[in-house]
Amino acid sequence: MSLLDIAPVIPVVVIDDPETAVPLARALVAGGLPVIEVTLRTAGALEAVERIAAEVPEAVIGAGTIRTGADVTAAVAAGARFLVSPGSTPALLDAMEGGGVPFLPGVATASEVLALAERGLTEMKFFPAEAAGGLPYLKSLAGPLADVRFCPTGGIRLATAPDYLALPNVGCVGGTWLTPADALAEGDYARIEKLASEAAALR
Ligand SMILES: O=C(O)C(=O)C[C@H](O)[C@H](O)COP(=O)(O)O
Repeated sequence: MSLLDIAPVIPVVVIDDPETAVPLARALVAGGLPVIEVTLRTAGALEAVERIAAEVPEAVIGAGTIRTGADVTAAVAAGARFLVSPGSTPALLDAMEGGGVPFLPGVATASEVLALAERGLTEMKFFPAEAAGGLPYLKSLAGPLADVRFCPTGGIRLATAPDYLALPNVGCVGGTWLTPADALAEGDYARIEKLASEAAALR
């Protein structure tokens, strides 16, 4: 099954303390969102991926903020089952293609979509979704590029997610709203599970 079809929302998670990774992942899975993207933006991110991969087998754990070939290697070694990048360059695409796991390369323009389609790729992250044109932009792409599907991410929240999910070229959306920093700091996993279950009910 495609990454885009497992759940309506991919939580994008910034983990500072790897100790929080496992309970956080369990809360998201319990709420109905098994596909989880841990951004490689923090020192503890790779350890967080490793722990979730080892201890929460029900989660489909992936790594985001993939920017280099070294990131690909490190993320896959840590146990990432998919990769997400904020944008795409030929070198990064080569590296992700060599990673051996599914990946969602970031795009924000029709030319970038075409460059990926030339490589046979038809599933991508649309980033930064709201800032790059949001719903009207994605609707416009659906005309000439109807065979490409997106996971829009960037500025999307619970209230705006349904309009994105209603588009024929959107498989799922990504966002950080499921894991607020204060809930993580307080260890309020019940709140995270509730946010996840609201999002899981969107489809
Ligand atoms: O680091 C990355 O490569 C990313 O994944 C960027 C995230 O997709 C956005 O930061 C989403 O954040 P929100 O707009 O708060 O939902």
